[in-house]
Amino acid sequence: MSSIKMNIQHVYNWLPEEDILRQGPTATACNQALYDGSREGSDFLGWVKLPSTITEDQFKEIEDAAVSLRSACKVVVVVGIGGSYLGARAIIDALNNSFDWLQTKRERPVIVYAGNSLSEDYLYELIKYLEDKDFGIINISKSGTTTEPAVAFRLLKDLLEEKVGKSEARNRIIAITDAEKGALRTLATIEKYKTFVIPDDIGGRYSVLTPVGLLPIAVAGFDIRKLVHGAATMEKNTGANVAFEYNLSAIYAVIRNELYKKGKKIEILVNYHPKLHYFAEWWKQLFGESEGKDNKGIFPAAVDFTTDLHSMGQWIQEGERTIFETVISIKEPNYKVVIPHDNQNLDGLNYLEGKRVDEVNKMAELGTRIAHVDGGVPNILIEIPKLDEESLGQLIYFFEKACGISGYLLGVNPFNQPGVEAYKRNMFALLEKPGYEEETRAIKQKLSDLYKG
Ligand SMILES: O=P(O)(O)OC[C@H]1O[C@H](O)[C@H](O)[C@@H](O)[C@@H]1O
Repeated sequence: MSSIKMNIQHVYNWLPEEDILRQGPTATACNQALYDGSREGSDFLGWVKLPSTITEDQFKEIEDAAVSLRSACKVVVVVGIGGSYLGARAIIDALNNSFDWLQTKRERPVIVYAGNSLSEDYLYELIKYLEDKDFGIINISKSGTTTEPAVAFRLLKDLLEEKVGKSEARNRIIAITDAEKGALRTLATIEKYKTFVIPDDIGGRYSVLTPVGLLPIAVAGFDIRKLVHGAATMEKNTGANVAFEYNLSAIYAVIRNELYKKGKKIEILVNYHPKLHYFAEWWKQLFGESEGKDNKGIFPAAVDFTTDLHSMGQWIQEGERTIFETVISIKEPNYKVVIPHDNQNLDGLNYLEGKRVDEVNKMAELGTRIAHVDGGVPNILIEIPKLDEESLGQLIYFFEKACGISGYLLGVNPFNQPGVEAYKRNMFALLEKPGYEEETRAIKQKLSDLYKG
């Protein structure tokens, strides 16, 4: 099986190789801390050895649940937000047909998502769409108390029970949550839903290889064993015992931290296949929540090329020089499309006749890389052999491990997200949630001071 590759030659103008190598021992110590739990966040290291420790029974239980949901449903709604949805969506979108929801002869349900916003129109339109569909729900929340998925689930549960009755609804709802805590656990126990547990020691953004990601991915019809196998390969290749020069995650972690120290405050994750859009969304949460704290951290951004070359390309080429790019390149597309001859050649494209579209895409990729490097943007290239389960599994673990090491190199706890609570507190205070009386009084005072006069 081929492995992902990383080309870092286009960072050397900013960061000489010896500067990278000098950080090797520090990065290896950070990696070691992920195994011995000697640094902050040691309660959340369950993801480190997860790929190599998933058992046959665990695979089987997920696959069986997927088969039964698939057989009962034409549509499955994945309810969740942040780490409880982005991993599944990243992999399903990357592997699915780009027009999946338009396919009529289907063997697999359409997957749709809910609980990832508070948009009333979205929920209205979803409910209308589902009214005449055989649908089921995978409800995912680690804490079991997050507002967005809870609101969506309440509505969808009502709809499903109204359509098929309480007893059949029970067969079509699966809950993935904490083993004991939270409102979703209580609800699942009372309603007797099939459940899967999110381990205590795995945070949401590191949970894609638990049932959180694996169940929706299996329901969508993809091979979770290959996905986990890819991740396990990367687990082995990035172990604390692997020398720094060969440890891609450690090298990537060092490069981004050293570039950050040199004023490169924004990292742009680039893809040349729009199917990877949600992979970038997953990556943004992984790095954004892990590193953005203590007034520090690279801002993780993402673009889809060549699409965004026609919108953001100008900024990247000539805007403030505080950015670097990490490109995910797919070596071999899954299908072949050749550019045809045209007798009139009015579009002037006959010079491309007989070439695959991917050859044009690859030249756009190479041309852009050279232009951006010339324009002062360091470039890291990550190449995956194909867009398949194995490669995506490698990529997931590559970034997870890099993120853990990178957070420790930066000197933050990469496994908490205390800042996310600030908006929730204000929202609860404004909504006058019981228990928030003091906060309600304070925020009302603040608002009246702000808008006085
Ligand atoms: O799975 P849940 O507990 O519902 O959390 C879902 C998401 O929301 C939170 O506010 C956190 O910022 C995320 O890290 C988390 O992934």
